[in-house]
Amino acid sequence: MSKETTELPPGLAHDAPLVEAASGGEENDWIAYDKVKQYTNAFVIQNDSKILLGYKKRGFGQGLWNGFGGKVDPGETSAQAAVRELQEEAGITAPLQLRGILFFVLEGVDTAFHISVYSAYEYSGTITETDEMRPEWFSIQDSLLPPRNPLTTIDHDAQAEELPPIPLDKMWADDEFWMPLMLARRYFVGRADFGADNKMRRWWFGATPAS
Ligand SMILES: Nc1nc2c([nH]c(=O)n2[C@H]2C[C@H](O)[C@@H](COP(=O)(O)OP(=O)(O)OP(=O)(O)O)O2)c(=O)[nH]1
Repeated sequence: MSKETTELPPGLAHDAPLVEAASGGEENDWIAYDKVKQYTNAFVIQNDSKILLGYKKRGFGQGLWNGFGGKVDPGETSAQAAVRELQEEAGITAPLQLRGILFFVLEGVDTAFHISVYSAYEYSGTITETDEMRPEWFSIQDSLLPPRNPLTTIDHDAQAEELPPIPLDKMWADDEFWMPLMLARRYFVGRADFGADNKMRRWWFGATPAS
């Protein structure tokens, strides 16, 4: 029986019980923070078989693969920021929907990151490399997808199978915990605290029950 909880780590809120999906790290307290900055992160997924990621060429998270996103500007909603950042960083427009919230605290940094995660299953425009991101498609490995009903016919995307799998070892360490929840289209929330060595110190991820 999965564990349902309404008690979430500080910084997270949700109005219904969530099922714990992953938790771990040291038992000590969550790291304290003073301020919270709003960010977005957006993913384009096709046929449940491939996902568009961008290689971060500069700045925070340089050298890692990620969705497309950045800071929410003053006067902007996070949904508007997500659409703008996807356009600025990948050159495309997509009907993004909110899929989850991530909260990160870094040891020695007094501003916490609140990230609204969006995804879309279609897009328009031409995927374009920018100064900040190099976009590429990756195939979604079965291990990240919910178990399939063997009686359902799968619309295999032969082209996606030729792509490299999602490079979790070259992404933020927390991504492996919530990526399967996003791919299963479950609403998720999660928090991860990172030490000064950039390793995850404590984490908790939860989601709406699997349907
Ligand atoms: N997947 C993932 N993304 C993360 C983590 N931590 C973290 O900040 N991000 C995302 C949120 C943002 O999409 C991105 C950081 O934004 P950015 O580096 O582009 O922001 P920026 O300050 O340059 O802002 P901007 O100029 O693009 O507006 O990284 C994490 O642990 N996992």
